[in-house]
Amino acid sequence: MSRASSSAVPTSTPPSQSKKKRGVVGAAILDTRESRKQLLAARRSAPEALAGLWEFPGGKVEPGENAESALIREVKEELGVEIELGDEIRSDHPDGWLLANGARMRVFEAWIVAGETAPLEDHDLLEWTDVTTEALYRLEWIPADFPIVDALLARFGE
Ligand SMILES: Nc1nc2c([nH]c(=O)n2[C@H]2C[C@H](O)[C@@H](COP(=O)(O)OP(=O)(O)OP(=O)(O)O)O2)c(=O)[nH]1
Repeated sequence: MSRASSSAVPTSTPPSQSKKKRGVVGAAILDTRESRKQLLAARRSAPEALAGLWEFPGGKVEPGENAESALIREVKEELGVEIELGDEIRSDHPDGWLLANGARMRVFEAWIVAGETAPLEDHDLLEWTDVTTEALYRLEWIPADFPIVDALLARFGE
């Protein structure tokens, strides 16, 4: 009786699986380091599926960047301001909050240290919003952002 040959073991992961999703970073921009009563929400203008929804300004971490430098760069590009970062708003996963496409987003507290905000890229409206359930839930956030909004309310809300 011949022994069945063992089935072939794949030696490499298919490209679709080996390509690690780029991390996303978002800024919870608060009015000041001391008061933390207001949050700067940004309304997306693109892509079509996300246009009109509110989010934390930010974007994808580029190769060679760390999360913090990527976030400072993204906010400068999108809003035209320099920010300083505070604590991370942590999820229960080290790579951050789960987004709809399976990527994860790390979110940091931030404050503006120079410049005036303007919706330069990716947004058509910026709004300072009270950090209260009533005010934050009035905005239609990207669905994946609601747990982050809740974490902010638990941290800074009334
Ligand atoms: N910036 C940001 N992105 C979010 C949030 N919530 C959420 O699901 N996302 C998703 C939307 C996008 O699929 C992805 C971030 O992509 P992006 O389009 O902002 O990144 P980017 O500026 O680097 O753009 P690009 O390189 O793709 O052109 O994460 C959020 O609060 N802020």
